[in-house]
Amino acid sequence: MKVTVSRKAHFNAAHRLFNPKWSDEKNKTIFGKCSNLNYHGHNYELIVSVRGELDPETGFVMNLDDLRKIIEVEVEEYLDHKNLNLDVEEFKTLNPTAENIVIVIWKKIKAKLENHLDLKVTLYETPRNFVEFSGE
Ligand SMILES: Nc1nc2c(c(=O)[nH]1)N=C([C@H](O)[C@H](O)COP(=O)(O)OP(=O)(O)OP(=O)(O)O)CN2
Repeated sequence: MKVTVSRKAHFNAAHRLFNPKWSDEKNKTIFGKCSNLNYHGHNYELIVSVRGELDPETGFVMNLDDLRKIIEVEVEEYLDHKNLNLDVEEFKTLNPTAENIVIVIWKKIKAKLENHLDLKVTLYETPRNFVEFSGE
């Protein structure tokens, strides 16, 4: 039997959505106010869900305190209070859409989990806009 355990987290970050191959005008047409030249910020919320068999000795899928520490290093220390376009290596060449951000977060957390565990990350960019990634 598999069980899913989850932990919530959050970070604040600034970004600008744009495609460097396009003019500022075209970026404004496609990305609207999200393409503001001087950036804008979001209070990102995330739910990190790990699914797997229970360890018969602990009754845990994984220790949620270990998951807390992974999120602290891989997400909060890496992204909190950053300008995603300027400060975060991946987004120097990748548009920091919610879709691309959730994939970057998923890869960083997945690399720290035991191989047999499945991972899903849900990222809220606003209280009503959210994306999910499970590695498929
Ligand atoms: N597929 C995507 N579409 C959009 C993305 C994205 O990452 N992927 N991003 C944006 C904007 O960056 C941002 O999400 C929009 O923010 P905001 O204008 O504040 O959104 P709302 O007006 O809808 O605010 P609510 O509070 O959610 O009503 C746009 N599109």
